[in-house]
Amino acid sequence: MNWDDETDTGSAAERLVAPAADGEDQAVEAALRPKDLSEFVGQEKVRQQLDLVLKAARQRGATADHVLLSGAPGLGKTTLSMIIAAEMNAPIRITSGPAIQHAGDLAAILSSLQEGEILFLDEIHRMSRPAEEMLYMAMEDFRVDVIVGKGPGATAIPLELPPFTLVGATTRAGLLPPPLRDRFGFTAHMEFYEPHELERVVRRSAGLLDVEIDTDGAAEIAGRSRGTPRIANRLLRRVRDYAQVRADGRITREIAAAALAVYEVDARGLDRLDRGVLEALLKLFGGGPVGLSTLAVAVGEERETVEEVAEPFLVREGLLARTPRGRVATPAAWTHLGLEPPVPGTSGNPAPGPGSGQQGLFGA
Ligand SMILES: Nc1ncnc2c1ncn2[C@@H]1O[C@H](COP(=O)(O)OP(=O)(O)OP(=O)(O)O)[C@@H](O)[C@H]1O
Ligand SMILES: [Mg+2]
Repeated sequence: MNWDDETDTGSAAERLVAPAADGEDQAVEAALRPKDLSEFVGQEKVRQQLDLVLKAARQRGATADHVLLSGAPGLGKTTLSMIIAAEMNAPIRITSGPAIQHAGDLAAILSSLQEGEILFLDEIHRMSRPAEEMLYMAMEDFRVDVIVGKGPGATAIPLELPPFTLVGATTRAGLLPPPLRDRFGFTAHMEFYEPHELERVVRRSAGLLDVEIDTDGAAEIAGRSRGTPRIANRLLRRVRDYAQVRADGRITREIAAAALAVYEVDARGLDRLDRGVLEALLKLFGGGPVGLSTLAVAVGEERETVEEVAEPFLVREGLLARTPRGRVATPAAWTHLGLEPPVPGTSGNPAPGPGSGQQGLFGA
């Protein structure tokens, strides 16, 4: 699934429910990051598996196997990489795929690693090809060939590396070439979080931010956080503002709901854009099917914004389906917007009717 693009589209960049980190997130996230595995909320499977991998390595006095962390933005990949370093009591070096454009960049980093160091390579799917190939050998044999000179006179000088642990992170595991994927000893697939898990994230963060919050208040924020801890923490900060300015600073369910109403994040985590798309689909097109282009024009957004920013979450929530005939609302969409679904065979959900020959209707 293409999670990256959910963040790349112009007008949607400043959404409160965007999964990618904004400037404020980056400033506060370090303070909210769990420091060890026991503080890391949820992801039970991944936590158990990782715990075993790391404990076993520690018992053997060896460096841990290479770890690949895959999952949507804001689910805790960077956080886990730091936890791995902390659990291994090892230093961590942080870089990213886009920062390594030449194999030489990678060689410089690799050759300066200490024994046992954790190399965190974020957005590993965006590394250049030559660097990737150098990485294969480094991961497998702890060796790189440094090419000296150019053309026919060029020679490869082998360079031994100290054993290290590569922790790669990607939002797009499917884009990794199989030889690279195969060189990781352990792959952690991060899932979206359950509401009760996000509730714990919110309560924990509130504690760190010194904000008073009750269980219902935390649940209210959790339910609107789209399965993503980063969004939960961001909504918490906006609710805190509201509680401070409009109330006595304490967060209850009522305060959380009122605050997020101001920011137009509804009970299920849909924002103005998401609701706009759903509303157009239901009210103008009787629930569909309608083509993407037509829907985008009706909402007044770019096609890409509807397709890449709004739809992935609506599909994930089971509110909208992409079919070969166009976009279709599910019964849950009608319920969510408080509308009556049309009874099949009556008006409101016409079988191909007037205008069905338009290209947009089939341009799914
Ligand atoms: N399991 C968790 N428990 C508590 N807090 C978490 C958890 N996972 C993530 N967070 C919080 O969510 C925020 C975002 O997490 P993180 O930066 O690790 O996400 P990411 O997967 O690296 O995102 P990206 O793909 O954008 O780099 C962090 O500030 C962290 O505090
Ligand atoms: Mg990250």
